[in-house]
Amino acid sequence: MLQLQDPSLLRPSCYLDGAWVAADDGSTIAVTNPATGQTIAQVPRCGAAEAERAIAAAEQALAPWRDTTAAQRSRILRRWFELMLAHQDDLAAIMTAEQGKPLAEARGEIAYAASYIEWFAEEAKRAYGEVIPSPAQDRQIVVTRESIGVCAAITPWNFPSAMITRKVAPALAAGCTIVVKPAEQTPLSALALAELAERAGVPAGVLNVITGQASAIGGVMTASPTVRKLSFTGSTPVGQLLMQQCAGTVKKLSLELGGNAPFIVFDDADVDAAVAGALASKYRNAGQTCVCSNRFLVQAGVYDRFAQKLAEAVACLPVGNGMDAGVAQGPLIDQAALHKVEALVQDALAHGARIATGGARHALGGTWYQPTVLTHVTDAMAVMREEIFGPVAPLQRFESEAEAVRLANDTPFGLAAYFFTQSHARVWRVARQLEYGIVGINTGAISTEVAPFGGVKLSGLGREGSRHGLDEYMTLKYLALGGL
Ligand SMILES: NC(=O)c1ccc[n+]([C@@H]2O[C@H](COP(=O)([O-])OP(=O)(O)OC[C@H]3O[C@@H](n4cnc5c(N)ncnc54)[C@H](O)[C@@H]3O)[C@@H](O)[C@H]2O)c1
Ligand SMILES: O=C[C@H](O)CS(=O)(=O)O
Repeated sequence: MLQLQDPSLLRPSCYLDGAWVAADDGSTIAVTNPATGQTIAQVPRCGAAEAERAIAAAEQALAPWRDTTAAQRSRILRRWFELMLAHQDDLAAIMTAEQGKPLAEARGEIAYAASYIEWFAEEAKRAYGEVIPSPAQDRQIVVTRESIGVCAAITPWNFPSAMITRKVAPALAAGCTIVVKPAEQTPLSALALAELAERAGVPAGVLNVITGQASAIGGVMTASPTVRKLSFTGSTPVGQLLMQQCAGTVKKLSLELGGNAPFIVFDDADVDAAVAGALASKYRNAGQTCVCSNRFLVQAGVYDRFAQKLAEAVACLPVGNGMDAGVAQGPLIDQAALHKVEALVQDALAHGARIATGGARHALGGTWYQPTVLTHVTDAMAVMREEIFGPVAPLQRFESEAEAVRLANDTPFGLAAYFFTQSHARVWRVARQLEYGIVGINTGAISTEVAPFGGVKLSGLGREGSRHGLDEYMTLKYLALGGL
């Protein structure tokens, strides 16, 4: 059983219109611990009817919330932020139990998730408009930024808290109301956030969290004319489906989708820094993040040295139950994820790749996979074309900078890319050519609330975080004041 300092944070109910409710038919979905297979809780298996009511509640709550002052919304968001930090240990324990990531990473995600609330508590007060010099003496031109209205959010299992607050915080800061559907694998983190939002003073109906039948709930969200904005984080195929479903009501969309991040190491790189960057960008969350390095392009002059140093470091990563102290890598989310990673490694080996370390299921069994480094990889292998979403680093050798840029851009995705070099000229030359929304240069750590997070091409639309993140939940109104 999950041991919490505040057991009331474990909410096995949906949060609709300020009430904690079950599904209409009483049905539930089991939430299981990926490390043990044990059921942690049962959450409501809601469907279309409950989704309709959640949207109606958000619509009812919109005008009073939109009409609060930015300062009032800011104060409530600030309280929510403070409550998250006050309950960081419990929120992290809930996350590790339902998602599997090591407790230290979970604590880090709670702080990261809370930072979005803190950031937008401040940004709420800076939703400035404009007065534009008029072309006519009898006219004033004013532009205001206004809440877009009722929003919907659908989020993934890999960052069960940060992907929620990265949407809810700007929405509430902008004066919107929102209905959130978390991933079926990790709903408890979202429900705990709703509990704390209620304690912070977020009024009934402003934030609603509904768990259950994804396609039924998503179908209502995307078809509803009341919902003016959909923010989705998840796989590209689902993002494309939701985009199609939103066309009938022309919703504003934010899509944070899949990735295939290149990690380029040039001959003039600091190899130790590149190895540290590789560990940070590849093995976080057992490789289950959208911005994980997915394919390593290493210049011929440093290939062997980088491969050896990386393999030595990866072989030392402690693997185990995320609840245990010192564990750096937990289990994958489920058996399907394990089978996908295993198949990609076996395909690479069948086409000539070699194992520098790892390369098989872990002795712990379950859904653990050994932290892995593959060498002699070519871009003909599936592991270089598909999002691995596991702790596997495939290394491909290249000769020239032009070849590296061509290989790096040879993907329909465009979320994150990384490269290591000590040449300032090469920094600007390569950064300009990479077709990605985010480029890490001499670092593997890119996640922060102050910067615009998002991709191009099949990695999505829009940006989350930064001062740009508020615009995703606002619309511009142009006032032409004549007869002056
Ligand atoms: N770009 C980013 O910021 C980012 C962040 C995290 C994850 N991701 C991507 O998400 C993927 C892994 O996450 P996942 O497995 O949860 O993705 P997923 O697309 O399977 O699920 C994401 C969410 O969509 C819901 N969903 C699935 N089918 C749906 C439907 N037909 N209608 C409505 N909702 C539906 C799921 O219940 C879940 O809540 C990876 O591709 C990863 O790259 C991207
Ligand atoms: O999985 C992708 C998330 O966006 C992770 S993070 O924001 O880069 O931490």
